[in-house]
Amino acid sequence: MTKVVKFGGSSLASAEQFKKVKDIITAEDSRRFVVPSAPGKRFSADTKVTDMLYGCYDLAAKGKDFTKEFDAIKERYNGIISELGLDMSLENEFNVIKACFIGKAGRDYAASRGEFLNGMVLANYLGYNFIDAADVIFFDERGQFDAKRTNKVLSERLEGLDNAVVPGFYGSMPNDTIKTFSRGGSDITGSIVAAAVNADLYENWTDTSGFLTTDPRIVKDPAPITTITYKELRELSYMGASVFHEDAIFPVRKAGIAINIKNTNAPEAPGTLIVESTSQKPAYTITGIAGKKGFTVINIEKDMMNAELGFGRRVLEVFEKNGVSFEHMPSGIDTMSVIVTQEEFADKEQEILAGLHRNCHPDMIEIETDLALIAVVGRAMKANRGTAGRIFSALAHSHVNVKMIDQGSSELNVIIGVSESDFETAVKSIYDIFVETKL
Ligand SMILES: Nc1ncnc2c1ncn2[C@@H]1O[C@H](COP(=O)(O)OP(=O)(O)O)[C@@H](O)[C@H]1O
Ligand SMILES: N[C@@H](CC(=O)OP(=O)(O)O)C(=O)O
Repeated sequence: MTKVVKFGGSSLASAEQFKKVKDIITAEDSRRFVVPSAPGKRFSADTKVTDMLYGCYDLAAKGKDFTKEFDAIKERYNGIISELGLDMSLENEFNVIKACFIGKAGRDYAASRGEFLNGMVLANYLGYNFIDAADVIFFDERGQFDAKRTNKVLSERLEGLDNAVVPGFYGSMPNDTIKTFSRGGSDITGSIVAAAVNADLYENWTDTSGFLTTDPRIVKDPAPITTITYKELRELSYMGASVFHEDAIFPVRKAGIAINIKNTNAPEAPGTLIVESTSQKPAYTITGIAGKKGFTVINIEKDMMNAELGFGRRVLEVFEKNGVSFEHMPSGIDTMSVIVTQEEFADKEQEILAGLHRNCHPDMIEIETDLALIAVVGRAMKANRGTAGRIFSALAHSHVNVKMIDQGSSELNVIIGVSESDFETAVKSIYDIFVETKL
């Protein structure tokens, strides 16, 4: 039996957390391959080491002094090393990193050092082999993850080893520079390692007892989800359930490896099992609710739009040419709405509007900002009549105005757009009707 165990930043934020991690790993011989994140927050107002590194890099890139900020990072690691009583020093690594910051080795290099250093500390503490992710995780020239090369090199490298610590979040480019995945990307590394060693299970250890029905920062103590399918999880994590990176299911899914999300602070709790399919009925009509703020809707109106061949294509072409991807595109007969992230759209707003006028000659274009999207996800929704009705009556009772609705044809999810100011109320009221009231 082989398990790959990934520990998030919250699980490795302090020496106290390291001790819990060691207890978990040594409790089972199967926990042979370990993927750590950088030290995360020890308390809610704390700063993650990854963010401290970004801060240092920004100062270094402007040619400003970053000694104080860098010393604070050194202190995080030195504190953990001394409290654990380890016989090791990271002084050499700190000097190399500092020199590379001044030499401007790149923002991704800077961010990746959090996992690199934490991996060294954890390997020393566990007595495990340390493998630098730069030697085994690869990206191609376009910066896309190179699954084929990675899988070959990584599986060969790990094959003869009893154990190893492989830091999460980064790998290397063909020119040997460091590249990271997007934020939260250690989950992806864990999944890649699990696929490479053909693990029996990928355990992802965090600070909640599994994947919860909704964000615990919005609803207090939401019910945990016992079993969830890859598809449901992807919808929820893409839509903001940050506990598991939305791209991390792909490597394990291909290899048919289940994922178990577990709590480092409550290891006895069963957590959430993520599987391809299950006959297990979810506890409620819905499996989960997730959501994100920061969207913009571009409403386009044109008489007889429905009869104009290629209109939709011409609209989307404008977004594509400006490098802005669209999230959703609900449409009426003579209207079409394109929903994009505010962040991406803001930089290209004028170019896109001009492009739409030129390419599509609309009667009217209207822009609405500060929209939040909420995804209500569940494999049981298809078989239950009136799910949408219940969602909308819950929202109406809470005086939330629904601005947009989009239901995928698979009936696995309903996406609802509301004003950002209504976001938390909307999530709470949907949670209440399905989970508290069990309607
Ligand atoms: N549906 C959800 N279930 C569990 N946690 C969630 C959910 N949605 C958002 N979260 C947040 O995700 C956090 C865990 O993710 P993260 O901070 O990245 O953990 P880690 O440091 O272990 O990688 C939780 O503490 C919680 O605040
Ligand atoms: N440390 C990186 C990568 C990561 O996955 O972290 P965590 O497991 O703490 O979410 C980040 O903060 O984005």
